[in-house]
Amino acid sequence: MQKRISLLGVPMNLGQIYKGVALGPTAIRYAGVLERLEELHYHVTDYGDIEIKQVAPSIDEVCRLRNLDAISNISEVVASKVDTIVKSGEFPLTLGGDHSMAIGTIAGISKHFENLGVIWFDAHADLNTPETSPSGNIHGIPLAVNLGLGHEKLNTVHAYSPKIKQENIVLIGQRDLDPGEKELIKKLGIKTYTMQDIDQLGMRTVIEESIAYLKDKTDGIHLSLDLDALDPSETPGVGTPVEGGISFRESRLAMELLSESGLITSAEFVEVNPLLDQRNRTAIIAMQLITVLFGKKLL
Ligand SMILES: NC(=[NH2+])NCCC[C@H](N)C(=O)O
Ligand SMILES: [Mn+2]
Ligand SMILES: [Mn+2]
Repeated sequence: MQKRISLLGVPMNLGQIYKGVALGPTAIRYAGVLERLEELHYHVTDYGDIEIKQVAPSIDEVCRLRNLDAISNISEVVASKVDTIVKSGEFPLTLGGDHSMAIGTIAGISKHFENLGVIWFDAHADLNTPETSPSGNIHGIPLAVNLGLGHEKLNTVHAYSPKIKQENIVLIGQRDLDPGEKELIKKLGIKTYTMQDIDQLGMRTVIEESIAYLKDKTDGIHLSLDLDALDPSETPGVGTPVEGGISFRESRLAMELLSESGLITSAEFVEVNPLLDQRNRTAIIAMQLITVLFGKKLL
C-alpha cells in the first residue's frame, strides 16, 4: 500500500434521519487515527472536513427521496475533492458521515480506473432504487446510484455514469435486505456473502474468494466499510443497527487479509454516530480497523 494517505472527513447526515452521524469524522479523529497511522510511518495529509451546509429537510414530490438536491450538490463537492486527491497520488481515506457520501467518493475515484472493484462491507446492500426504497433515505441507495440505477440527479454526479460495473462488486455482511434489493442482486448476479455465508465459510475464505474474484478483472479496489456491518454489541454507534453481525475479530481478520493483498487503493469508513454510541467505542473500532488495513500487526 502507498505510504502517503489523504484523510478527508465527510460529515454528511442528509442521507438518513439522525443528525449525530455528522460528528463521525470528528469522533474517529478523536480516537487517534492520524497519530496511529503516523506511528505506522505513513505520511498523512489531513484535509479536514468537507463543509456540509444544513438545509431544511425535504422530500421530493415525485420520487420521495429525502434531501435529494442537497445531497446531489454535496456529492459534486466530495467527488471533486476526492478526484484531486487521487490525482495527487495519495491514498484517499474518507471518514463519514452517512453512507450517501459514497455517491461522491466513488464518483471521484472511479474516473481514474478502467475497472474499479468495490467491496461493500455492510449489514445492508444499499441497492435500493428510488422505486424500491422503503424509507426515502439516500444512504440506502448509493450502490445502486454507482451502478447508474439511482435518480438522474445522483447518477450524473461528476458528469459520468455508471461509475462501476456489477461484476466488479462484492457485498459482505448482509442480513437486512429489502425485497427490491434481493431481486436486483439476483438479476445482476452481484457476488454476495451474507451473514449466513460468512458463518458457513468463515471470514478467511470469504475474503480470499473475494480477492480471487476481483483480482484479475479490476485495476483497483475501493473498500466501503459501513460500521453497521459489525454486530451492534460491539459497534452500537450506528443509525441502522442489525443484530447478528460480524465480530470485531472477524472484521480485523478481513482488514488484515485485504492489507496483505496489497490491492486496496481507496477506503471509506462510514455511519459512525457518536450520539448513539457508548464511550466512542464505534469510532475506536473504526480507528482500529483502519490501522489494520494499513498494516498494523499486534506484535
Ligand atoms: N447505509 C445504511 N446504513 N443503509 C441502511 C439502509 C436501510 C434500508 N435498506 C433503506 O433503504 O432505508
Ligand atoms: Mn448499513
Ligand atoms: Mn451502508
